[in-house]
Amino acid sequence: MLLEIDNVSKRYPGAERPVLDAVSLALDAGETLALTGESGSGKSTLLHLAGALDHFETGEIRLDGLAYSTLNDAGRAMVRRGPVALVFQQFNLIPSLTVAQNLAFHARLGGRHDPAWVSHLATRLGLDTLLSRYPETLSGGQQQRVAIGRALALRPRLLLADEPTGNLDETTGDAVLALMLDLVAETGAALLLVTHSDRIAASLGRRVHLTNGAIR
Ligand SMILES: Nc1ncnc2c1ncn2[C@@H]1O[C@H](COP(=O)(O)OP(=O)(O)OP(=O)(O)O)[C@@H](O)[C@H]1O
Repeated sequence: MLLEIDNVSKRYPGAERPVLDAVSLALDAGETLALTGESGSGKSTLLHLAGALDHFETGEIRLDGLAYSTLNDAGRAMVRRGPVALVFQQFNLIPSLTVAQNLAFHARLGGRHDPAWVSHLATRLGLDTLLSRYPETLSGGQQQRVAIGRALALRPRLLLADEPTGNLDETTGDAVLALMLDLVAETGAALLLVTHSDRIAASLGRRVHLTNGAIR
């Protein structure tokens, strides 16, 4: 099993109820899973925990057997520069860097920049003619394609995507999602994707639904 979320609970400081209540979820290498649920049900929180971006109180999360509870801040940062990559609804590109520099940014930080692979990703994502442009000059769909390329530049084992097409119109969003699913299949990565859309959820291999912080 690639990702194992085992009985994880989390409560934000000062909150009355836990935001996640004994959640268990497992994802195999190469699997694609949609995480749905009402607004506030805890989807983003669970995705952030899977990306080692935040702490949980009880339970355990393992990625390829590596237990997150044993990691310090440096260890969690290593997870995010290696086996796990994230794509957000807000594209989060670095405004002062060109498309080419944004694509290579995380791979360079991780010390594993592979120019041939990044060039292949740029071509697959239709970014070849945009490489010297800056993010503010790109459309939303173009920006999200750069963000997907940047995430995949490190060949992650697990791609985490939080409403990745939430800021795009339906046609653009569908095209971006199709590209992301193609590239995930090509790289053999697993995908955990948060969405409000039943239609998008149906295009992934499996689906789980969160209700008030629990999978019921
Ligand atoms: N940093 C935080 N501190 C305190 N409470 C938080 C924090 N982040 C989220 N919450 C609360 O936790 C609950 C779940 O939030 P979360 O963002 O995980 O839900 P979600 O299912 O992703 O919602 P949406 O679909 O609206 O994005 C909400 O009640 C939210 O207010």
